[in-house]
Amino acid sequence: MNIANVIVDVPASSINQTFDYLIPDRFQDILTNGMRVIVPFGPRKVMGFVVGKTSESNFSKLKEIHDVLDLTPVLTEELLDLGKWVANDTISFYITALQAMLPQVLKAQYKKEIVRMTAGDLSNELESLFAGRDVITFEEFEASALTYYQLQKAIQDGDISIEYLVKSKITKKHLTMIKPVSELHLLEESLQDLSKSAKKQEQLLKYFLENPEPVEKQSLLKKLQTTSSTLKTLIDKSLLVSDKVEVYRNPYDDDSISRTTALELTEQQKTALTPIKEKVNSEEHDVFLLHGVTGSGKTEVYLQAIQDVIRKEKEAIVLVPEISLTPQMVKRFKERFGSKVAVMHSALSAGEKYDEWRRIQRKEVQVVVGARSAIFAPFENIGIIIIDEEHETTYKQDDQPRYHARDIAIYRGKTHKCPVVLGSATPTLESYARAQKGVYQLATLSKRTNDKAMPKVEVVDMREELHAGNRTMFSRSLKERIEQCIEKEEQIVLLLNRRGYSTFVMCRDCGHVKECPHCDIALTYHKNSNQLKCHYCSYEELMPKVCPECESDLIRYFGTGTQKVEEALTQLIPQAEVIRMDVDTTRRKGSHEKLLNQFANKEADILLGTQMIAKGLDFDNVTLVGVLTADSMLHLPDFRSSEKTFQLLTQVSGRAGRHKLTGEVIVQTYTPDHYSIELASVYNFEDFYAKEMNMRRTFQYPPYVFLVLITVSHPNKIKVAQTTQQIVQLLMSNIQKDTVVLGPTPSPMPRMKDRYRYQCMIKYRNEPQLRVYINKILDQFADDVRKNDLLITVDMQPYHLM
Ligand SMILES: Nc1ncnc2c1ncn2[C@@H]1O[C@H](COP(=O)(O)OP(=O)(O)OP(=O)(O)O)[C@@H](O)[C@H]1O
Ligand SMILES: [Zn+2]
Ligand SMILES: [Zn+2]
Repeated sequence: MNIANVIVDVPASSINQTFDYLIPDRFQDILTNGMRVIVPFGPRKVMGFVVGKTSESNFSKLKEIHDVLDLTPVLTEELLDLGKWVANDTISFYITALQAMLPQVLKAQYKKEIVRMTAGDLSNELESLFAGRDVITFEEFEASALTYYQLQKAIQDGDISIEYLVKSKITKKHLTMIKPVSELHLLEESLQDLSKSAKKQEQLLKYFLENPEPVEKQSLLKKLQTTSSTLKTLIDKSLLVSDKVEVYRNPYDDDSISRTTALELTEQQKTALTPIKEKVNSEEHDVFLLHGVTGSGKTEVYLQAIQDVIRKEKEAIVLVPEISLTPQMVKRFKERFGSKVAVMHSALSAGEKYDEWRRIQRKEVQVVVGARSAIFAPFENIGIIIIDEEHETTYKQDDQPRYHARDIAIYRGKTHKCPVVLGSATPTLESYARAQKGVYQLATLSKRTNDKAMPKVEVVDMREELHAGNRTMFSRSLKERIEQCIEKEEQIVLLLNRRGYSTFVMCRDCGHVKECPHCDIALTYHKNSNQLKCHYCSYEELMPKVCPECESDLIRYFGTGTQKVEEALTQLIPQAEVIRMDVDTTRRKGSHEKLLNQFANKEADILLGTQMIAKGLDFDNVTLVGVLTADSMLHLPDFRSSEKTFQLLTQVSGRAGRHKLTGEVIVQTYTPDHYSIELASVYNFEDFYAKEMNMRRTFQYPPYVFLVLITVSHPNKIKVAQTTQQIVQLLMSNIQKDTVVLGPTPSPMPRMKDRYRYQCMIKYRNEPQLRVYINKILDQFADDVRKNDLLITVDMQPYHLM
């Protein structure tokens, strides 16, 4: 087995082909599947992953592996297999799928150093290589006569350690710990031996007689006001021991977190938890959809299911959407499971992410709470996978590999024979339909744990406000309620429901929105051409001068920023203290958490923000939730716009009255009778589901069909249009009768960074060979892609239809 199959980091090369390399003798003993290697590729040296070993190759004159980057594999066999599946399922490069599973640090530029961990105990060869130093470069080792095997052994014995320096930033931290020799009476005896002049040494030894625990060197020196050389004398006399230990940057201060224990469950929680626990204990795979209204105690169900998993010495993955949910969720998991919890999300620094990942890899934790990519946590004995707020679109990755974390969860759940729990107050239609069919097990929590009714929702018709002469963006009712709240020192959450790039056109008099006659999708306004276009089927018409329904000339396109709202708000209600939370105010690391803490500490009356404030937050003093423009999401050029509106309204309403105080919600809208607004205001998920499923059936959208979005981009508009047309034709000649190809049509974002963008969409029910056709088509354009700057992206089951 002296040949390695390597997947190289050259995504442009033929899709999932491995390359064969000779394994030099010095790597024979250590090279394992899942390790990263450096290999020659053409004139360059590139990184790659070893995915197999063989003794024969179809190629002669193989090149040798140049270097091995890991001493233990960074990817398990399971993850290597999973990567293959992801690549195939999402039509991505295998290498890209593998890299998606690793923290950034392991993909970046690196430099290695060897660090000495103990004072004695090195082999003679190593001793002479270090020559009295603490750190040597990896190149020095390679130039020496030492073998990799010797190196690895020394690492395993804890004598040395390898540090990866990333762009000259150290990713690991070592602390020197000082501890007494094990027999303390020896210390006592040696106190008498010390010469009178050795006062400082005596002080040190006395300290350890009282505090025998290891202590970090610098803090010890500081505490005792003594010097390194005094310490060294005692170490040289073998009375004290100095050890280097690797410490992790801990983004959360575990010591300051108070611990909680399991709560007495409500009857509904018990009923939901029991079958999940059964699967955990019988080690069987199943998927549960936990449909629980906001504040119904879903998190407590997760926590207690995980308790069982930990008891069985297995591991748990908990996914939470980026990032707003993270601080409060993480806190609840840390409070329950303490240092057994690792956290992975985008607000951590690269070094912190790497540290958390290492804790998982070394099995030092049993629970990971993280965003989408945490689904690839290198656990090997998973007992449960939980996806909280399963309806969130952040679980779908927008770049290659365009995977959905739910699909990965279910795939890994099958491999590990463990249950997968999808939780939400507003499940996706896809998941709920599967639960209806019995593919998933449905568990329902219909009541809040405090037994309080859901907050009452008042829907305000903004057309009437306009007719009554109120031209501001705050209805009279909302203004009044905000003022009352501030008076009572209660708090308010205000949601400006604004999303995205496109604008829809609406009549401010009658609320009429122009939709595509063929697609049931709001038309998008294009300023340059003064046209309205459908981004599904390319229907277009001129922007009307008056409303086609009521002939009012107040027909306008929509879109307002949070900053503008904040200004208007403080003008209208000058006494209001406002915290604004949007992409601008939360860009800096930790700012998100800081703003939420300020609000929790009642430093402001109003939390004003975009979508990011709608979910998961749990503040006891919030009694009023206001939604400024419930419509803006309703008219996105997206077949999910009604679903998203329903979800958002339900989620944000759930922020009010979660504890002792009773809550209230005011929803402002120009279309008060739209079913998603009407049904969200009475918390009627079942009717919404039925109604929306009907629409989906009529217009043939998921879950009735599957979608594929193919987007083509290039600086030349004609080339883009032609290529997309060719793709459509190629698809048409291959597909089944009931499969539909829509387009070519300009993308909702028709031009981006000087590139024109066209798209086509496939709607299919059963198309077993579809991936094969698509790959063939991609192959046909491969030359054009490589040489002529053409870009073709394929998104299977797309979420963002841009
Ligand atoms: N069995 C219980 N007894 C008492 N309190 C509980 C119980 N279960 C949960 N709670 C409390 O009820 C509140 C709401 O629970 P939790 O946040 O878990 O609900 P949720 O369903 O996850 O809500 P959301 O979907 O709105 O985030 C929390 O403060 C939680 O501590
Ligand atoms: Zn009108
Ligand atoms: Zn259309």
